[in-house]
Amino acid sequence: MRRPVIGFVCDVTAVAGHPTHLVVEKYISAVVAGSDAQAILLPGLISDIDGKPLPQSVDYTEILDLVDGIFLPGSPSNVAPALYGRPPEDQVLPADPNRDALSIGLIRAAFEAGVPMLGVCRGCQEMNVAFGGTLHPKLHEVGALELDHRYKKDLPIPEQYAPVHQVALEPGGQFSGWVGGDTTWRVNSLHEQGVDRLAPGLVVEARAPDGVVEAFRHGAAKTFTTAIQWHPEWRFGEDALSSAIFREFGLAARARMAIRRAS
Ligand SMILES: N[C@@H](CCC(=O)NCCCC(=O)O)C(=O)O
Repeated sequence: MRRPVIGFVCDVTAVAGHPTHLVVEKYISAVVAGSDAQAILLPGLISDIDGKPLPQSVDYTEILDLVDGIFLPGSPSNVAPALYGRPPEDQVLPADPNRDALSIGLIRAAFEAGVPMLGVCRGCQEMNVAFGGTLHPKLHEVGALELDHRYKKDLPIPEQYAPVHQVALEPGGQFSGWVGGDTTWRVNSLHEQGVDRLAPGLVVEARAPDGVVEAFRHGAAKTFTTAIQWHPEWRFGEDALSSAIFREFGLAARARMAIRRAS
């Protein structure tokens, strides 16, 4: 049986001095197994020899014609502040202009075309920015927030991705519905930036105890258009909400596949 094809937005980062397109494996394996899908990688914009993005026009339709869904993974890099109306000095390094140049336009085009989308961590932040929202460049410097959302770099990786705080799931929301009506969940947290102003049209699905938006969907989307600030891909099969997120994304992609193959 054919599986839907999910296009993964790549980071562009230096490996042994060369600009390299990459996606961390855990995202691919969660989508392949949890959404029952085939994965293809979508390069960010290509660079010149010094790693600067070359000016190019991107034909988003050409990309969207190849896929049944778009996945925007997490990354250590940060969205350029200019994309959400802040000065260049607010850039927290590392940056990834090649990824920004693909992802922001691709999110808007996928929304218009009704292509399912799932964003995680940086992908969540990109989706908020692409729809017109803003980010806190440094959440830990926002005075009123009681949580430190950053990860502890010195811990072994499994401990970095262990649940560390609760989120409140919106009563009556999709996430709550996927877990039998529960309205609290425990999640991991590995981010320095986060949603400041939520973009118009986005509907909150989960919030941290300090009020930070932890998950949303687009209320006017034709299909699954959802983003999560925590990392549901990490051992997704051990967590009912994470499993549901990948299952529902896969179902939406399968529905798109039926339309795409029929046309
Ligand atoms: N840089 C942003 C985004 C954080 C993020 O996506 N982290 C993922 C790290 C590695 C991974 O698990 O893929 C921020 O700090 O807010």
